[in-house]
Amino acid sequence: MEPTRVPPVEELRSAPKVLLHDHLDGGLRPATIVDLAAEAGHELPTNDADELAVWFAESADSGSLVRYLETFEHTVGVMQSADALTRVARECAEDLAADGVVYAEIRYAPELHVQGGLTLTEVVAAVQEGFDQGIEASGGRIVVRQLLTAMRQAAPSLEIAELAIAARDRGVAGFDIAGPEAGYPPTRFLDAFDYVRQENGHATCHAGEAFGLPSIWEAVQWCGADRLGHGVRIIDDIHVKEAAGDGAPVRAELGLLASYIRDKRIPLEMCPSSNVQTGAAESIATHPIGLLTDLRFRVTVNTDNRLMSRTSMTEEFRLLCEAFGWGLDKVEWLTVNAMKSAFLPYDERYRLIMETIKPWYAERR
Ligand SMILES: O=c1[nH]cnc2c1ncn2[C@H]1C[C@H](O)[C@@H](CO)O1
Ligand SMILES: [Zn+2]
Repeated sequence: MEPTRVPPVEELRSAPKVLLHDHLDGGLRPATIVDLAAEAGHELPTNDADELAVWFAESADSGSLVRYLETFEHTVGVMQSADALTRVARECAEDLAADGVVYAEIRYAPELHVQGGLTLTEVVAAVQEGFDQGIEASGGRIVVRQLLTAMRQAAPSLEIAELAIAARDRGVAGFDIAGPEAGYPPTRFLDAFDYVRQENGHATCHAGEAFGLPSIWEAVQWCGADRLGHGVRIIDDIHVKEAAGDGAPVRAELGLLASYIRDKRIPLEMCPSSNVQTGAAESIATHPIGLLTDLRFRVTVNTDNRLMSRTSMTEEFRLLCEAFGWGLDKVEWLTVNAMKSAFLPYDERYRLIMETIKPWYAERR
């Protein structure tokens, strides 16, 4: 068998990619933070954009989700006006389009952006204005939707779920919970997940990142989450019997929860670089995404926080292709997986797969 060709980075950049898990407040341009902080009178660790980029990456490289989350003080702190939110959202859409992303769901917690007097509804509108501008500036090469996140350690999760449903015609595709996972199990937010589902809405849930199987089980079996944010710890329910080798597939025994998730094709929003920073995985080369892909779970590749991880979709795929010897065929599989898992109506997902994604990869085969 010929060895797989690891795609050059420029090819990975031009490849159509789909991003389901990316935080608006985790993807600001460092220079924009410096500008916005000066306008808002927010004190930063440094006012030099290059030094600030290093500060975020090094501080987030903590081995702990809780300490990783502390760095958001300096992004959320400068996103408290409509103009700031619009600018950040516009640049987000532009940066993703330039990276070859054709569809993105961008999440953030509206409740964190009301310190300057905006209402929750005004926050959502300001972000949407920025996405609309960014999409236009990118010549319509990208489709973007919002996901509204409720913070686990705060109270108003039902209010955020109601906001997500109320704004479904104004660019919002779904609901999520984020923040520290240990001590805040998904069932604390059951009323919010129930509400979203009863309104025929969509929800994802950060689970299986800093806490293990019970969190994933609650997210899926109690809260009915359509997708899992990270979900890496599902690995705890999988026992490898024989590693893959010489063309033979991996042999593994799946527990009941892992089987359920694979059988039901529940998408895993995997974020390799972020997991290495928070200690959820030891390295890219040993990241469970390799095994889960071999076992054909519905795996997707994501950035989580481009600023804190100094990454992009191109970079995540470059790291994975190098670590696992993956070629464009795997990039296509993971991209189609993601597009199938999007919170977009079926006909729109189908069109993006058939008209934008598949033709590009077919041309290079
Ligand atoms: O990976 C994560 N796990 C849990 N919470 C996270 C992660 N990345 C970002 N957040 C938090 C910090 C942000 O302020 C919030 C909303 O985007 O979500
Ligand atoms: Zn996340």
